Amino acid sequence: MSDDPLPPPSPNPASGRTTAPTAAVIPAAGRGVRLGPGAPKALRALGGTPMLIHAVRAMAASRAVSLVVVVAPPDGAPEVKSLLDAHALPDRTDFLVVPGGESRQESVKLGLDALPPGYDIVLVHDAARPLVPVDTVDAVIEAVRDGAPAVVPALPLADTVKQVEPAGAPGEPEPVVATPDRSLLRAVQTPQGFDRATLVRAHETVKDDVTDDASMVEQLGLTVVTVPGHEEAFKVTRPLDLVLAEAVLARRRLNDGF
Ligand SMILES: Nc1ccn([C@@H]2O[C@H](COP(=O)(O)OP(=O)(O)OP(=O)(O)O)[C@@H](O)[C@H]2O)c(=O)n1
Ligand SMILES: C[C@](O)(CO)[C@H](O)COP(=O)(O)O
Repeated sequence: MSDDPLPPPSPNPASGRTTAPTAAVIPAAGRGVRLGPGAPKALRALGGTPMLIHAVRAMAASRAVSLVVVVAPPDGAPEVKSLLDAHALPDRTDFLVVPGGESRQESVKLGLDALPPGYDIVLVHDAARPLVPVDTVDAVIEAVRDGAPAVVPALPLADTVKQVEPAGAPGEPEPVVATPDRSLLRAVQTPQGFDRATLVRAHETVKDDVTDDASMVEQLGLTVVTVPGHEEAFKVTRPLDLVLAEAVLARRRLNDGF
């Protein structure tokens, strides 16, 4: 990885590139408090390789993605640069590393600010979703290319959901106030895909703390559309998720014969 500024992308349809160069921003600056004590979550091992490297490879697996911007833990950019240098990544993809912020939203904004001109489609992908299949990534990009300003991969819910009155104190029972119609609800994943100008405007306009980028676009009054998500795009949040991720990876390695 060089520290030289990147030139704008040169679209080359003959090489499989699209006419709308696409970049992926990977927020990886979280601590991973819910996963428990240890290194920042994105740097923890999954199948012997940092989770972040899996997420970077998942983005770079799409032939449409020509730049990946990794948003590192605030004081971890040198370590992340070394990790990218130490792991095999596709030559056709460029990489940038920038330090992140206090919240996911701030980290994504810092990644967006670092994007060179010329990338018209931007994916935002959690480092904490290391196993998203390339078909899901490509489906998101395709929907943005087809004209949607914002696209999210989404899955139906397996559980019934209750709206509650928050407990007054930890451990107190929470009265249920409603049971939303589950058939109208979706659990959304990443990568979320955007027309770049829309995402930049959303981050400049919306100041509320939100948990995903698409909801900022919703606040602009624009329509966000879904594409089918994938069970293996789950987020590694709690310790059991890491057990599942190891199992999915082991099954993939068995199926791939290595
Ligand atoms: N200040 C932050 C907080 C989160 N993230 C990133 O946003 C993604 C989704 O966040 P989450 O799974 O909640 O990660 P953490 O914030 O690390 O988890 P926790 O809330 O358990 O601490 C992760 O890839 C995480 O690294 C980030 O870049 N900057
Ligand atoms: C962006 C996201 O992964 C979509 O499901 C999710 O909102 C991130 O939430 P977190 O609380 O920051 O993990």
